[in-house]
Amino acid sequence: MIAFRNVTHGYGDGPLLSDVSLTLPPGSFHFLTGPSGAGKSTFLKLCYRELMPIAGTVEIFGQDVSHMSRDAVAMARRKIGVVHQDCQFLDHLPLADNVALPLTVAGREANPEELKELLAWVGLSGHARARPPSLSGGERQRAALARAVITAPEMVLADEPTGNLDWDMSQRLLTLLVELNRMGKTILIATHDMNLIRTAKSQVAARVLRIRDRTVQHAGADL
Ligand SMILES: Nc1ncnc2c1ncn2[C@@H]1O[C@H](COP(=O)(O)OP(=O)(O)OP(=O)(O)O)[C@@H](O)[C@H]1O
Repeated sequence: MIAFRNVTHGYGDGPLLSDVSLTLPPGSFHFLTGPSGAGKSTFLKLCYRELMPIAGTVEIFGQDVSHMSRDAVAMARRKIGVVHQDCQFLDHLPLADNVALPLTVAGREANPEELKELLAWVGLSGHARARPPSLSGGERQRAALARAVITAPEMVLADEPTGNLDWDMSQRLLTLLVELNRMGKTILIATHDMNLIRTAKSQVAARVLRIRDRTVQHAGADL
């Protein structure tokens, strides 16, 4: 589904990630960990072609990102739902409209029943008309997850989705991501939270990628 071959990326001061080769197969569940500033967000951005490799090849759904037409990029992005670190919303719009936004911008209309079901799935049925500023951190993260999956993507990338959440809320969010994986979606979560990783490993066959020495490797059992 996503394949990195000898990928290098950096922002000017030498490479941040160097010679990264790995694959994320369809239906897999991966965590990406590493110290702050190691390049976790950068790796995620390479996965959804927000960034392009300086050297090497990134393939998304079998296509080399360096040779994709604008239409092909749009199509590939529709198959990838992203939960961003800062989960921004349009504050003047009700939550339900915010969640439906990826469909709206694609010129499609949300099916009201499906939208209702999606909000219920993330536990936000009672907040459909609420404005984003009135939501708690955990509610915002769950809304961001609902927004990321409204287009029925094949893959979900989440950047520190539990960063500011308490343990109960982190587990709740993890449960939703595990459910998505059981439905067949490929999941990649960047996180510092080792407890979250340990908890996930008891629920799902999660693998851990670690950024170390500018490259991304599979971590062993020494978490
Ligand atoms: N657009 C950019 N221009 C220049 N430098 C950047 C840019 N984006 C990221 N960086 C730098 O690249 C490094 C890696 O950033 P990145 O956000 O990928 O790390 P991270 O592992 O996700 O960090 P954190 O865990 O703190 O979120 C940091 O030093 C950051 O300042």
